[in-house]
Amino acid sequence: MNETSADLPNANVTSVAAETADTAKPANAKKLGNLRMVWQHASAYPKQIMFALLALTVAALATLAIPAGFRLVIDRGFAAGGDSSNIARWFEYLLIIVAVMAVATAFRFYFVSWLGERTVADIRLAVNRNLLRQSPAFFEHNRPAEIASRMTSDTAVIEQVVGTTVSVALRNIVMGIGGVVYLFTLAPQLAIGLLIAIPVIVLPIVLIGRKLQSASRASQDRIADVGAMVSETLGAMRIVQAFGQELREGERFSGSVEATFSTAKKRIRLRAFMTAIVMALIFSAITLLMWKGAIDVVEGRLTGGTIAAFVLTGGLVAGAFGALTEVYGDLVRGAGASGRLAELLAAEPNIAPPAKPIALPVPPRGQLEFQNVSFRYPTRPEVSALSNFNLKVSPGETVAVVGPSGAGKSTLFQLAQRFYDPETGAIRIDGVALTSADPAEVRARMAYVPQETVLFASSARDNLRYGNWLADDDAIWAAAEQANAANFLRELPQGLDTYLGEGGARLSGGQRQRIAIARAVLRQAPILLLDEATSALDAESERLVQDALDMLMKDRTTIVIAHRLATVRSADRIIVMDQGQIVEEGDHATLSAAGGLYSRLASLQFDA
Ligand SMILES: Nc1ncnc2c1ncn2[C@@H]1O[C@H](COP(=O)(O)OP(=O)(O)OP(=O)(O)O)[C@@H](O)[C@H]1O
Repeated sequence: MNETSADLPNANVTSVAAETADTAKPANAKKLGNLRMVWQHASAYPKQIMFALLALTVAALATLAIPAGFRLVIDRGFAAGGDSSNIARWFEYLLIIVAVMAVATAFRFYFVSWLGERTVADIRLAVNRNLLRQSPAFFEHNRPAEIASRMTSDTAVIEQVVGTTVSVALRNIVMGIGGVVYLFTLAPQLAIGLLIAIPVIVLPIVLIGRKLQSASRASQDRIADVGAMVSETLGAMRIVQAFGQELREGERFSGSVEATFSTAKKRIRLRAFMTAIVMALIFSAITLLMWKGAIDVVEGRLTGGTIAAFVLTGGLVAGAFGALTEVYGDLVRGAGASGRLAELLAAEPNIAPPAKPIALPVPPRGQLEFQNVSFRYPTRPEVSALSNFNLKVSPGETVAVVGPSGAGKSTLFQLAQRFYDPETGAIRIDGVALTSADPAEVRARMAYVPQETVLFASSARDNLRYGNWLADDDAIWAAAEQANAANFLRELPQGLDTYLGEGGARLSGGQRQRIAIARAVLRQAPILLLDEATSALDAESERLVQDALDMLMKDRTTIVIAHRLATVRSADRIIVMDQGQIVEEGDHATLSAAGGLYSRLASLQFDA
């Protein structure tokens, strides 16, 4: 009955919450409307839907024809007596039905599963396309880990709905109705008896089945607790032993294991009980029917073949009704999953190009201006990240930004790249307000070198040309040369094709920074946003990085969040920020002598 739920442990676990949330609301029926999104994607494949429906109907009818075949085999084959060629004819007939059923079932399985997988693939693609348009603020409200789980477990639930539930429903409706009609043609009185018996059998099974399902979930949750505890304790083994907490950890673990066992005991008790009930009900019903049927046969009202066909069909019909009772729950679960994905699909980015973007001047000058900018992060409205901030950076100028943690330095970069819009004031690039320009064009004018280089699990080449995907190998090598990265890149086992590992794990800190610099070189942007790394490098690596940065900053407008003495010394101007405002401004010598915030910060940060 429950064809795929056993194959989808993860989907089941995550959908528990979803289901309880769904069932908490009375509007389940309305919620089924959420499946519209799934239908919109599935209906793009009418040919496959047609084939699936055709195969499904043929398979269901062929399944029903098998009892009819048995009836003929018994009544005309065996009972007609003697002639073996006569028997063969009816068995051949039965084999043909079996073949049709097998082929049609295979086709049904193929097309229905194909539809399920294709629909889910399309939904994943559409969701991902929409996610890539969203600004960072979106991901502060919707945690990436949660989105990832929606992309996997919710889509798995939908895959089950399209690939299984709908097909189970249609197949069993066809079989149920066809079967009941056939039962009445075989033996109307027995058929009425069976129709009364089916709910009596199915109802307790459904009720106990529900209890069993929630017991299984509880069991799974306990198992997850055990897993979480093991990984927590083993991951912190040094702390556990250093504080002498082995005994207590052992007790805590045994408590969790025992809780798992007693939950499992409840489940298996229920299961044992259910097995007894199910067997007793089913076999008593069959026995009673056979009893009544046997009397009918003896008294000449029915043939032996009819009884055989009746019992077989009765089994199919009962199975069909049983399967249908699960369909609704699966649909509600699917609707919940679909609703959550539909939210991701419908999200509109809050940073979008204006209807008629103003083109940035060509050739670029590289001027950047913050005018009266005030800004608070949407998730932290109580803190002013920038307040009435004014800064004009001229083409080619290098401005070093220093300030205590939380002063708003990184926020400058976030706003310059238009990941957020300021509440008041304006930011202009070459005189054009960012809100009037196309964000893609704005970002193309900037190269950003973050404090922690983000490398992708991909080749060295792909990681480098992230700065400019069209760059050829010559350009990549030239950029690597300029970023002091060429030497170590040449020594990689497969050169630019070398896989850099998950997050670039195979490179040292200094090498990663130089890759980030090479990327910025390839970008050929007039404005450089540089967040200097704070992590200490050895002297040789430090010098290579510094030389590469000096080259990069030449001829570019640069705003650098400075952590190195060399950087502040060579900057044209230093601005000192505190609480979202500029509190001091000048060059290193003047600011050091002034004895303000800068001189305090400098003596802490730089003189070491
Ligand atoms: N994504 C965010 N969501 C909410 N608040 C944020 C976010 N990023 C920064 N803030 C807050 O905005 C203020 C300015 O932060 P910002 O990161 O610009 O400071 P910073 O000077 O770069 O600090 P650091 O040197 O520690 O990186 C801080 O109060 C910070 O807590």
